[in-house]
Parts: sequence; structure tokens; C-alpha cells
Amino acid sequence: MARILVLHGPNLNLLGVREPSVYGHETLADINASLAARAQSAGHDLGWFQSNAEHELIGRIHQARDEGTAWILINPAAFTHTSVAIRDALAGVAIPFIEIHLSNPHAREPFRHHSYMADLASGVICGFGGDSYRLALEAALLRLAVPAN
Ligand SMILES: O=C(O)[C@]1(O)C[C@H](CCCOc2ccccc2)[C@@H](O)[C@H](O)C1
Repeated sequence: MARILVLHGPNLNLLGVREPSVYGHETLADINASLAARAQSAGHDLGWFQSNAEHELIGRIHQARDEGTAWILINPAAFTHTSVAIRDALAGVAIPFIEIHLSNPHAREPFRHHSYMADLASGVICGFGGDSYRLALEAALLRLAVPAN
């Protein structure tokens, strides 16, 4: 059994309530429940954490290393475009991670086109709403079943 950690950045606690035309109608609870059920069906353990505070997300990334987390699935939200500190935390713990976005930032405002962590990610999945998270989980499960060489 492997540990998988899902991290949600700032304002994602509003998911499903505000701006459904951009981010969909699923709530974070809906997404987390679907991910936990899928991970359990594959024999793995999935936890999740959401914070609007950069330092809390960094602390949770450090804790993931202490817990022996195998994969991190992270939607850094606006911190994607601003946070060297979260980049450094991800690099520091050396846990493979997938960067996730509900929307397609590359089809939005130019300031959303750059990510401070995408180049460190195993992959980036964006533009599929809640399915971006589910697709990322499938990718992690595939890697857990057959490690990349
Ligand atoms: O598309 C994504 O998942 C984003 O990470 C979402 C971020 C925004 C998260 C805020 O989510 C909300 C959800 C509902 C209502 C208001 C904000 C945005 O800053 C990124 O460029 C792309």
C-alpha cells in the first residue's frame, strides 16, 4: 500500500460554490471523496489538505516526506504563478508530484501561463475540471503498478 497526498491551494475551498463556469460544479469534498474511493479500490491510502496559506502548504509538503508519501498530487492554485517557496519545498522533499489545474491556465490570462513548479513535475494535467484530479490519480496509480524506468 502506498500513501498519496492531494494538496489544494488557496481559494479552492470555494470550489463548486463560486465561479462554476470556470471551475465546475463539484465541491472539493466531492473531488476528495472520489479520489479516496479510487485509491482505496487500488489498495492505496489517499489523504488531502487544503490551505489558503503558503506556509501551511509548505509544512504539509515537509510532513509528507516524514510520512513516506509516494506521490503528491498538487493544485497550487494561484501559488502556481508566484511561489518559489512551494517549488523549493517540492524539490526539497524529492517526492514525485503531478501539477493539476481545473481550468487550462494556458487559455487564460497571460500571468497564468507560467508555473514555478511545472518543470519539476512528473507531469501536468489541466483543463478537465475535477477530472484533472482523477486523471492525475490514474497516472500515479499506473506508476505505482509499473514504475517508470
Ligand atoms: O484551474 C485551476 O485549478 C487553477 O489552479 C485555479 C486557481 C484559482 C483557484 C481559485 O479557485 C476558485 C474556485 C471557485 C471560486 C473562486 C476561486 C488559478 O489561480 C490558477 O491559475 C488555475
